[in-house]
Amino acid sequence: MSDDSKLLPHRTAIDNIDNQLIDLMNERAKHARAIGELKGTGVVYRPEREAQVLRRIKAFNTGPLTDEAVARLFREIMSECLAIERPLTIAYLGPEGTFTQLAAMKHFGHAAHTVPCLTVDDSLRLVEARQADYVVAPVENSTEGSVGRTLDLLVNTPLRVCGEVVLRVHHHFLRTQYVDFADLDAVYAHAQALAQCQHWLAKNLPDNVSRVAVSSNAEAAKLAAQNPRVAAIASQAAAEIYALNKIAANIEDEPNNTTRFLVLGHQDTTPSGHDKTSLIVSAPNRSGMLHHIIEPLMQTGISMTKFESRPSRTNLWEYLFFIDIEGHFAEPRIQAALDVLRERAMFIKVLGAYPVAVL
Ligand SMILES: C=C(O[C@@H]1C=C(C(=O)O)C=C[C@H]1O)C(=O)O
Repeated sequence: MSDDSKLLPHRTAIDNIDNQLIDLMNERAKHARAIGELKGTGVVYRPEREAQVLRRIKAFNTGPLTDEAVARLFREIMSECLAIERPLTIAYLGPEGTFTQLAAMKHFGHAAHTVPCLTVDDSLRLVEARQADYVVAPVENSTEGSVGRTLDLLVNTPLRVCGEVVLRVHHHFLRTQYVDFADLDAVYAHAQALAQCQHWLAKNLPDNVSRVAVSSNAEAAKLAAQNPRVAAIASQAAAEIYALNKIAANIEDEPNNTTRFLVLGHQDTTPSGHDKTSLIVSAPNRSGMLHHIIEPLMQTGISMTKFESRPSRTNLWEYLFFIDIEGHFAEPRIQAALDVLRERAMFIKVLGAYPVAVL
């Protein structure tokens, strides 16, 4: 028996299974369409249900495919099921190839339409003006901390947070030519990426090469593609889109460099069973104030997953606390804690509750 003829029975089995998979996926799509019709003009995308589907599938999986692999596959199946009704439009900080676009596709799947915007401000505005359905915005990085501009925008936006995306971020050193530092004038990147790679840059970059912060890493890649004397720090996706050579790979200082993004839209999300609530609390910068604010959360045993303070841009010596807690604001224990907090704080804004990232 030749090697190829030994493969034949397996290939025949795979062809049969693929046919069944197509029939079953279409059967699934018909149910999703029926649900879409029942929703009528209401919101079709339901983040809590999608998170439950992905969690159930991971728990059901017995391998050999990994739980992450089946979740990724079902992420795409759900994305296509939703798109036969109407593909979602997602605003993001462009141009094409930014980590924000990768985060948008990780969260919504590839059937969603992603719309590049010049700034994070513009991406929120597009959804506020109902010209896009959702926006994905970077909020914090494991190496560099919070993205200040996004936090500032959260204070005033009427949009509701309805999801989070966690993305491992690998940076690459890219150029048009396949030489490292000869004839190099500058390296362009987003300020966060320059900071996330500062040790690598200090060790490898000649002193005469300037570091220039631009609006995004993909913008840096776009500029480097037009100028052989410029290098960029950007993603694999940007390297491919702008046809740049990878001079050095994975140059981030922290091997676990991860960015967290928020998803915002016009809807509130119902509890999924494993949720977070994000809020902003404002208080004067007085001694004991921090304890006063945190106490109602601690007393009810609510865990905080983020606590970040930022000076208020409007009132001197007033601080804004950006707090993420475990649980959904609809739960009675969280409502009780928020009621106490409302009495103590000058201002409190619940940004939304959403499923903890599954992918
Ligand atoms: C089918 C539904 O609509 C959408 C599609 C889903 C799916 O394909 O499983 C899940 C949630 C919604 O985003 C639903 O709400 O159940």
